[in-house]
Amino acid sequence: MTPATPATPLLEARALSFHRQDEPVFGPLDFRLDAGELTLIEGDNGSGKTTLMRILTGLLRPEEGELLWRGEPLSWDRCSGEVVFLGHQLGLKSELSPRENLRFAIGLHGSREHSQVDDALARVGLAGFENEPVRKLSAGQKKRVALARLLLIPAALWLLDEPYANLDRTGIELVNGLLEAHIAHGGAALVTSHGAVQFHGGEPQRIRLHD
Ligand SMILES: Nc1ncnc2c1ncn2[C@@H]1O[C@H](COP(=O)(O)OP(=O)(O)OP(=O)(O)O)[C@@H](O)[C@H]1O
Repeated sequence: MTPATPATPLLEARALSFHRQDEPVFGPLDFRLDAGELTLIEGDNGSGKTTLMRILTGLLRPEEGELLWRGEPLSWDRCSGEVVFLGHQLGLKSELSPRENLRFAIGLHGSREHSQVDDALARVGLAGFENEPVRKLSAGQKKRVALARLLLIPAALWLLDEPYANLDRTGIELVNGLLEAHIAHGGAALVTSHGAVQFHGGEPQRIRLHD
């Protein structure tokens, strides 16, 4: 795999656009994301944030434009081991516990060196809930289980669709802390939000989608 250089962004979109029934959802969009950068995709309900995420994760095909991963056409095969996606569907098995769900995720995607499931659960505020079936957790607690995956799975790029949804104030700070640490260690993140995000780790790049 070609290593990213300062001249080669991790992810690049060129004139990317998407339509539904001939109506434009968004675009044309141009952006680039380098290692150590955060980009916020902002826009009202229905402006196309999730659609863009679905394109980036290979669930939808863009109709026009180009997406490049490390300078070459993006394909999920090429980048799947380097990307973690957190969407509206959290991808948790409700009959399993947080500990079991995270072990399952590690089995699929591998784990970072020195990362421990129970440490990750404690970090997201779920110490004491390790063995509870996920179906018994609140919406915010489920979201925290999904966020713990970010601490465990190695990835250069985090794609986070509305990571703040269902979280209380400490949960929002938790997401910002995870993002700040990821960026500080040379990771990159693309984050959607329909609200104003206060990020304390430096001014992020912002892409505004319009209705
Ligand atoms: N499965 C679908 N079939 C048809 N149209 C859809 C589908 N999913 C989304 N849309 C339409 O595409 C547009 C963009 O939706 P999208 O979910 O990407 O917006 P969003 O910015 O993520 O919204 P929100 O902030 O409410 O999550 C909307 O007009 C929506 O009605």
